Amino acid sequence: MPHRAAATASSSDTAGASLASLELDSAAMEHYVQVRIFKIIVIGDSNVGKTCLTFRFCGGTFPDKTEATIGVDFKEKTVDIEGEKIKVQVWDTAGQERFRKSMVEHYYRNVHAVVFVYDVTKMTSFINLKMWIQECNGHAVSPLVPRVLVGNKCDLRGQIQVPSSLALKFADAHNMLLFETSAKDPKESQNVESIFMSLACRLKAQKSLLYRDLEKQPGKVQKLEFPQDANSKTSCPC
Ligand SMILES: Nc1nc2c(ncn2[C@@H]2O[C@H](COP(=O)(O)OP(=O)(O)OP(=O)(O)O)[C@@H](O)[C@H]2O)c(=O)[nH]1
Ligand SMILES: [Mg+2]
Repeated sequence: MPHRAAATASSSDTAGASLASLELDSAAMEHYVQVRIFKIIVIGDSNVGKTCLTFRFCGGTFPDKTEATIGVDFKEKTVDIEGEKIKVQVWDTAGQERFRKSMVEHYYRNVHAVVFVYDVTKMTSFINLKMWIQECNGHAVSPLVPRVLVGNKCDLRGQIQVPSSLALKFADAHNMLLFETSAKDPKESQNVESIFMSLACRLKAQKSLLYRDLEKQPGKVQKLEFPQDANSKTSCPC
């Protein structure tokens, strides 16, 4: 602890100076201990609840009022996975074409995971998922980048248009996990948490494997990028 070292540095000037430098070094090390950042993008039609889901995960609440996202909103949450602190950086994207077109390249650059969202009370938002997946594939996002499907607004029970069976079939066909949930219903908050945590767990596991692969080929460390070049498929350890 740097503060404790500084408090005992009174016996001589030299000792004081070296302890002060130790304190500085420790502080610098503490500052530079790397926290891994996982970039997760949230994609889907306008009004499906991307901003509300992001809010629920990062802030723990449902926003009273939202406006259409322009470009992108960033939110971060630091999570603990098996003792490692990981920063989950959520990119809440705009669903409206006019608010997103200049940003699309940025959304997909170095993305680690993708959350596709539809509104369970709006069939068109489910049908449009094909288009969102095409856009994602069109930006050279590796098939190894984990993707999940989220049906939001499940609290609106009487208005459901997209049956779970249909969504499940679609999710299976695209190799995605399906979460049906509600950003609004506080009882669902654990489920919203699971969406992002399941991705973070998978990413952590993937990266651990990558490190192991790299140890076997030390010369290639600099050239590989995560996760586009990862060559091992893994499952969530949680
Ligand atoms: N009933 C209900 N309403 C929700 C839920 N999630 C979001 N909404 C409402 O749906 C509307 C749109 O939510 P947003 O989160 O702003 O939608 P968005 O997908 O971010 O829209 P864009 O930013 O335009 O792409 C708002 O009126 C929210 O209050 C939910 O789980 N249940
Ligand atoms: Mg939004």
